[in-house]
Formats: sequence, C-alpha cells, structure tokens
Amino acid sequence: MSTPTLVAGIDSSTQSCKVVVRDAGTGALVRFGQAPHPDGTEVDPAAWWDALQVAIGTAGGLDDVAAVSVGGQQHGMVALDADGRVIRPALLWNDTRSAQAAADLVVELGEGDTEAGRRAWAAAIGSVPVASFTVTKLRWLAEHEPENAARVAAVALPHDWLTWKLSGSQDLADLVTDRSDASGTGYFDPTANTYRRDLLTRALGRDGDIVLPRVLGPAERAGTVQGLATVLGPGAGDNAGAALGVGMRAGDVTFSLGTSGVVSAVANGPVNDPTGLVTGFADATGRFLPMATTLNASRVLDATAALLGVDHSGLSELALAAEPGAGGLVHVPYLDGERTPNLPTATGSLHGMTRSSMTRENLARAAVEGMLCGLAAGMQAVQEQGVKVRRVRIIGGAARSAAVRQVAPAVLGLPVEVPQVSEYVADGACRQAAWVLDGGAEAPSWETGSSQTYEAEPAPAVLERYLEVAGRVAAEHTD
Ligand SMILES: Nc1ncnc2c1ncn2[C@@H]1O[C@H](COP(=O)(O)OP(=O)(O)O)[C@@H](O)[C@H]1O
Ligand SMILES: O=C(CO)[C@@H](O)[C@H](O)COP(=O)(O)O
Repeated sequence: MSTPTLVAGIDSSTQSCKVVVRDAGTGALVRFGQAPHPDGTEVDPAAWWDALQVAIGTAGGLDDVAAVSVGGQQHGMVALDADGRVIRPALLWNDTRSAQAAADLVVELGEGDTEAGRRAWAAAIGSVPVASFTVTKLRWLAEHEPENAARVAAVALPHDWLTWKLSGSQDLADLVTDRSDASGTGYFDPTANTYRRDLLTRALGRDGDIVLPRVLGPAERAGTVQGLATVLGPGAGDNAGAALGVGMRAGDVTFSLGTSGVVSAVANGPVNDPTGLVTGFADATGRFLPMATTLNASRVLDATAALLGVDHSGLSELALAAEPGAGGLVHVPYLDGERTPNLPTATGSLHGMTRSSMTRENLARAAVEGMLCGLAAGMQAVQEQGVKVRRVRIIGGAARSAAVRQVAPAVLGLPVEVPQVSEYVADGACRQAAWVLDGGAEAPSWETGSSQTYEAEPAPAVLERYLEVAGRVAAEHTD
C-alpha cells in the first residue's frame, strides 16, 4: 500500500493552537495536537509561536507533511519594526480599547457626519470598523504610543505572522496574507481586491512606507517551511477557514461558538452594510463571507458554569431542566463588552429576577438562551442583507454542549445541524493545503463526516423578550 500524502492545517485561535494532519487524498484524520494560549486581549505573538511548536510536536511534526496552511483569529494587530521584531504585544480582535478610535475614524470619513461615515466605510471596505478592526488599533497606537507607532515598518495579522515565522524569513518583503484575513483589517477592499493605503495612512498618520503582506490567491504557494520541503499555503482568517472546513455553500449559515459568536454565510457578491451589524468580509475561495460577530459566546457558558460550580455537562443538565424562557430570567451576556451591537463599554445583565425565577436551572438556561439570542439577532441582520438561509449549522467549542444543541432550534425556530465534533478551522486550513498541492480550480472535495439534526418546538417569545431587554440595555449604553 502506498503512503498517503499528508497535509496539515493550523488554527491559531483565541484560546489555543490546534494542528490537524490529514490524508490529502481522502481528508481522513491522521494526527492532532493542541496547546493553550495565554488569556487576555493583548498577547505577545511569541506565545502563539511557542504554542504552535508544542501543538506541531503533539501532532507528530511536519517532516512528513507535504503542505501546511495557517488559519488564525482575525484582526489582531502585529506591529513589526524594520528588523522584523514585534514592537508591542498584539492587540486582539476582542480588545475594545480602540472603540473611540473606531468612532473617530467613522466620523472623520463622513466629514463630521457619522451616518455618512458609516456609508463611506461600507462602500470602501464592505464593513464599518469597530474596535475589533486592525485599522482602529493602529489609530489607537498612533494616539497612545506615538513612539511605538513611529517604529512601525510592517503590519501583519496573526496568521500572516505565523506563516512568515514558519518560512524562517526575517525579510518584511516576504510577508503574505490572503484575501479573507486582509478584508478584516479595515484597509483592504475585498471587491476591488486592493489595499486602501489611504485608510491606513488616515489611521496611523504616516505616509505609504508601511509594508503590508502580499495578498495571495486562494491556492497560491507562500514558500516552504524553514528547513523542510513542506509547502506553505496562503492561510486564512479563522472564519473563512471554518467555511472551507465545513464545506459551506450558498444558503448555508454557520454559527461558530468559540470565544466569539459568529454567524456567517457564503455569498457570491459583496455586502456593504452601513449599519455595521454585518461585516462584508471575503472568504477563502474568491467569494464573500458576510458575518455578524459577537464578543460573547463560549465564555458566557464558561463563566456561568463557574458561577454555578458545575462543569459543562452539569451546566447543560441544569439548562435543560428549566422551561424555555428561563422562568422570565433574561441574560444579556455582554460580559466582555459587545461588538454586535456595537456597545464596547456595556456589561452583562440579568433581568426578570424574582424569588421564583432565581433558580440554578433558570440561570443556566438564561445563559444558553442569551448567548444564542445574540446570534439569532445576528442572523436576522445577515438575512436583511439578502442572504437566504437554507440550513443552519453549529460548530466551535460550545457546539459540544447538549443544551446549546437542543435550545438553538427553539430560539431560532429552525432545525439546526451539528456536524460531528471536529476542529473545522484547522480542517479548512488542511483542505486549503491540499488545494495548494493539487492546484485545481476548486478546493478538493473530501468526504464530510456525519451530522446530527436537532429540532424543537419554536419558542419565538424567548427571542422577542431578549430583544426587548437588549434594546433597553443598548439604550443605557448609547449617548
Ligand atoms: N461541552 C462544552 N460545552 C460548552 N462549552 C464548551 C464545551 N467544550 C468546550 N467548550 C468551550 O469552548 C471554548 C473553546 O472553543 P474554541 O472554538 O476552540 O474557541 P476559540 O476558537 O475562541 O479558541 C472554551 O470557552 C471552552 O470552555
Ligand atoms: O473577530 C472575529 C471575526 O471577525 C473572531 O471570530 C475572531 O476571528 C476570533 O475567533 P475565535 O478564536 O473566537 O474562534
């Protein structure tokens, strides 16, 4: 029997680094490794590199792997000096300190008119920047750390930087990225497929000498891993990686429940939503990936489980023992501020507390419902951009929760599919690596694993009540 050609995919996500090794021909899983990332919203990229080394080691190394691609958390600002050194810890997608910078950039582009600014940004880059976007972090740097801003010679994203590190190059000119991740910077137009250097200059206050990673095509080679023959793929933002991993087609909507909660859909044409609820990012195949992203998903369940002194299965049992609507308890889970809706200074709140509603079961249920309602609202926003929903699938760490699987169809009023547990971002990166080797017009098709469909009696009152309470919370946090 001949030895299979192996490919590897990396997901350098918020909480950990995962490495998946698969058979390039069939997609069968061969090896896996994972290592944790430090907590916090600013992280020294060296910690990602260290975690990647551990995860690669656990996954049996890359020596026998023909190609590898890196998927990674989007938007994080990796600022490099002229010698290729990291200037300061990277500000992550969930760091909200640049919220004022985002508001300023919007109003400036609108020449003093916020609504005009939103329209102008949506037309320029397909999205209205909020604190998550790299462009706002650069403005924050220019305002708060001018000595660091003056040293910036190149700006990369987490996946770009890891790809570069794997190549062993220290030359800024060798930095590469892909269209999906570039589209989350705030200075890339995914329709024209060009950087908007004017917007970068507007943010950083410096002229066009900053090196930006070259944007590779969906299956273009980025070189090889240092010291090995392993080909490097272009990589992708994690959500575009997941879309490739789960095999999303038009009409498929995916809920990714990791640290972030993401509702995404594949579209053939661009989306330019001036409300900012939907970001018009690119996917990893040459299409588009409209998304609505919250700052609060799996960690809402983590925090509630810790509060109740249970593990994830205990939290599920409690939540499923409560009635839909949690006895009137509504959890608006803005525990880390919020991005969609854009309420960076908001905090979480519990409404409807009475002596009868304040049970452990209702607290657990309200956390699950609150997290899902935030995403249901995101799905409505995506639909308002003309996306037709054929099916909804749930992936990511919190998709393992029995309560999430069973409550989601009730909250959404739709059946939901849960693909078999897998690391879909790393799987998508693997599939991209196989595509790079194969060089075909489309990514190679792999046998998809089984999935389970969950149905429930629709409970529209849960979302209605959540939206009413969330509207009041938003009003408290809006000037
Ligand atoms: N059975 C479970 N129920 C709910 N949440 C879970 C479960 N298993 C893992 N998680 C949560 O999923 C998260 C990790 O998921 P992941 O998609 O890897 O996140 P990220 O991509 O943000 O790093 C953690 O917050 C973890 O506690
Ligand atoms: O900011 C976004 C998307 O715009 C997030 O989806 C990040 O890309 C992080 O993803 P996870 O690590 O939580 O999966």
